[in-house]
Amino acid sequence: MTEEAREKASAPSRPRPVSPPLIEVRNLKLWYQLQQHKRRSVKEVLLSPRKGSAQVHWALNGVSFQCHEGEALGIVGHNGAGKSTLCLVLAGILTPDTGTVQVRGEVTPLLNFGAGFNRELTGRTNAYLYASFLGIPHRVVDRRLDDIIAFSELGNFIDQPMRSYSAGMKARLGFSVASILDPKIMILDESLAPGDLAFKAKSRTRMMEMIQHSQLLIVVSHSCALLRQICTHCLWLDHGQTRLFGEVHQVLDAYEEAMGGEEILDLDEP
Ligand SMILES: Nc1ncnc2c1ncn2[C@@H]1O[C@H](COP(=O)(O)OP(=O)(O)OP(=O)(O)O)[C@@H](O)[C@H]1O
Repeated sequence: MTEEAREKASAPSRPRPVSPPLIEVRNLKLWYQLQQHKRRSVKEVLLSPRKGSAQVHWALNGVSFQCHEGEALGIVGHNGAGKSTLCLVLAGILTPDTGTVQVRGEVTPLLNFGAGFNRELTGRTNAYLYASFLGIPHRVVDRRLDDIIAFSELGNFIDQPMRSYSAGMKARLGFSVASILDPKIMILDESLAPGDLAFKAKSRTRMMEMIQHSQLLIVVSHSCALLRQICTHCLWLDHGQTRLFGEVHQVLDAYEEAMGGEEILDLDEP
């Protein structure tokens, strides 16, 4: 995404583009089933012999928004507001219970670097495995493997089984594989710039390059400063519902005011 495109997309007075949105979400709802572990009385067991009753928790409860090419959408909200769940729906990993989600283009979710690594295999073999999980063809990894290894700074560890890796080393390999992607619609969690301070800075720079080249970025973050820097629009989720959606500065001004200028944790989760 070019600077010009971002400026164009964020100009509040301009009408939004007439081309169909790349992402269109209408009245999205999704619930999880929670197990109740409440001790039941003999009478309750006799009246209802099922082992445990399930309680429904609406993680998303009526979310609607649209994103067009050239935009970057930030998603904010308290812990448990539904941000990750929404990303999983947009990535096609979770299916909504009601509502519609239309995505025009391939989505690359960078949500959990290195998910699915096999501890017994070497870093090199895991690089291929993780690449195939991200949809990167084997031949592309063949061509870029030296870059991946160099970026990861793993050196000779690349041929050691992953059980000998620290969490930071695993995350570095995961990010290095993902960094060769050239995604059209990219969903990422900014907290996933992994590793020590030096590697974090390097991966943050690489993420910025990927953002520049993508057509649409969706980013979940607790950092309003970062979102103001890279996003054109923002969606504020509150207990699974859209609290506010619109131009990034308008939404974040309201969000920060409501938070009293601080990020909060919602300790009232089920
Ligand atoms: N697998 C699950 N089973 C049951 N409830 C879940 C499950 N995953 C998430 N939830 C619940 O759904 C709600 C939304 O969770 P989600 O992870 O999407 O929130 P979030 O905004 O991403 O939070 P955070 O900022 O802490 O990452 C929370 O109340 C959470 O407890």
